[in-house]
Amino acid sequence: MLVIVTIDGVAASGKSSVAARVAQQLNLPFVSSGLLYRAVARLALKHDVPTQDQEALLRLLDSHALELRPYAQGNEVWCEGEDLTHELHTAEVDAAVSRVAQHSQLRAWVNEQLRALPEPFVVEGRDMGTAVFPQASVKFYLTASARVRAERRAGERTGDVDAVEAALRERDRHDAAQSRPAPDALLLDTSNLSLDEVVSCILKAVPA
Ligand SMILES: Nc1ncnc2c1ncn2[C@@H]1O[C@H](COP(=O)(O)OP(=O)(O)OP(=O)(O)O)[C@@H](O)[C@H]1O
Ligand SMILES: Nc1ccn([C@@H]2O[C@H](COP(=O)(O)O)[C@@H](O)[C@H]2O)c(=O)n1
Repeated sequence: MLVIVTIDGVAASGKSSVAARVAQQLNLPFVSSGLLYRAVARLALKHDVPTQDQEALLRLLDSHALELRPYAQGNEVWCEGEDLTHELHTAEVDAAVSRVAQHSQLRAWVNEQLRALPEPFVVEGRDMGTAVFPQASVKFYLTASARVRAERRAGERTGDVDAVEAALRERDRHDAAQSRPAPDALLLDTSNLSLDEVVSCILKAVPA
C-alpha cells in the first residue's frame, strides 16, 4: 500500500508540476514543501526581518502562524486568515528563500509541519526522500540542464533566459547541501522529456 511518494529535485526541474499530476493519477493529495520555505521568506521580506537572523525568523513564526493546506489541484499557504500563495513565486522570494532554508531550526519547523500531515500523499522538495521521509514507499529525483530549466521558468515568468539561468545556478549552489538524491531514489533527467513523459515514467515505477 502506497503511503508516501517523494519527488525531489533541483530548482525548476518540474517537481511541482510533476507531483501534482502524479498525485492526481494516484488519487492522492500532493504536498509542496518549498511553499513553506517560500512563505517564511515572504514574511521576512514583508516584515523587514533579515533572512540571516534565525532567531528573528523563529520569533516571526511565533507571531505569524503559517498553515500549509495541501489540495489535489495545488497547495495554499495561509497566514492568519490571509492566503499568501499568490505572493510566493516571485524573483524576490526566489532570491531570499535559500538563505532562510539554510537555518537548521527553520528546517526542523518545516519538517515538523510536513510530518504532521495525514498520510498518504505525494510530497515534493529537496530532501523529502532523505531527511524528512526516508521511509517513503517510492522516491524520485528530477534533474534537467540549467539551460532547459531556465527556458521553462522564463516561459512561465517574464524574464531574460540568461538571467533566469544565472539565478537558478545560484539557487542550486545555495541549496546543494539539502539537495542530494536518496540512494534508493529513481533519478530522472527531464531535459529531453515532456511533462507527460516524466509523469508516465514515474507512474510506471510506482508499485501497484
Ligand atoms: N518535462 C517538462 N517539459 C516541459 N516543461 C516542463 C517540464 N517539467 C516542468 N515543466 C515546466 O517548467 C516550469 C517549472 O516547473 P515547476 O514549477 O513544476 O518546477 P519546480 O521544480 O517545482 O520549480 P521550483 O523548484 O522553482 O518550485 C513550469 O512551467 C512547468 O510547466
Ligand atoms: N525540501 C525543501 C524544499 C525547498 N527548500 C528551499 O526552498 C526553496 C524553494 O523551494 P521550491 O521547491 O519552491 O523551489 C528552495 O530553493 C530551497 O532553498 C529546501 O531547502 N528544502
